[in-house]
Amino acid sequence: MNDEAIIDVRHLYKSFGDNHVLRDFSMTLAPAENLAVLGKSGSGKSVLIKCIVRLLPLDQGSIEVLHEDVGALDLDQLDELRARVGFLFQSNALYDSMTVRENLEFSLRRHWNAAQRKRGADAAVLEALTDVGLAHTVDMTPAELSGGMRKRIALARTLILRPSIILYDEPTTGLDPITSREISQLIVSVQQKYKTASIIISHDMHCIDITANRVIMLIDGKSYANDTYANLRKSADARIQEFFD
Ligand SMILES: Nc1ncnc2c1ncn2[C@@H]1O[C@H](COP(=O)(O)OP(=O)(O)OP(=O)(O)O)[C@@H](O)[C@H]1O
Repeated sequence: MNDEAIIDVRHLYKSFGDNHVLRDFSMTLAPAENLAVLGKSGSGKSVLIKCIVRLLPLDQGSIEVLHEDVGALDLDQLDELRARVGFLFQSNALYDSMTVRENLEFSLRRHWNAAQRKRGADAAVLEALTDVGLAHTVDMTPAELSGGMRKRIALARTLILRPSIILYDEPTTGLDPITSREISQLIVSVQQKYKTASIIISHDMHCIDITANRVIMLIDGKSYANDTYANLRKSADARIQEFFD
């Protein structure tokens, strides 16, 4: 195992019946690194991040997250680990019937006890909203906000738990180019302020260019290429160039 890595995926296999999605996939994530995983639709990007937080069981191989063997944890240990790994869903998964404040407090309710919440919830909500530039929306509901704002609120709800790792599932899908760029820049600010490590799964090349320190190309269930965006862009390999065309 790689001692430095805070995520270490080794020889991962995952199939659904005859659909062999991940076939000997390996990758590592270093502390404070933004890693993009790029792949075509259906290549297995979401399956990979679900295996990382054990929302899906793996068939073969091993995954260590924050130096814990994910497959060996009991449910309480898994819950503790998941509190340290923020997950930004493509759908945002916000509750429209609750205000922005309540959405963020809901996140705290699962992981902070009553005394901690009494002492620190208001300040934590405000700081997380300030980080995403939306402190003024605290008493609004997500339904009143634009797509880009909802994405920021979802990120604030992840940030409030101060995760060591954030998994971003297609963070710019469905957003216009200007809003996509703002979200990409926000991902970089979060990395810089909190020194979080992130996996960003995407096929938005602009987002990857802005956010990623390194890119893994997931092709045929494997890590086909692993390099910086700039180097991949210069590659003569036709399967890599396809993504830039
Ligand atoms: N729970 C599941 N049961 C059966 N098949 C699944 C399940 N989850 C994913 N798959 C299959 O695994 C393959 C990879 O899906 P995945 O969602 O990881 O793709 P993706 O790379 O994230 O695609 P997209 O960019 O479109 O989101 C697809 O063929 C999908 O149908």
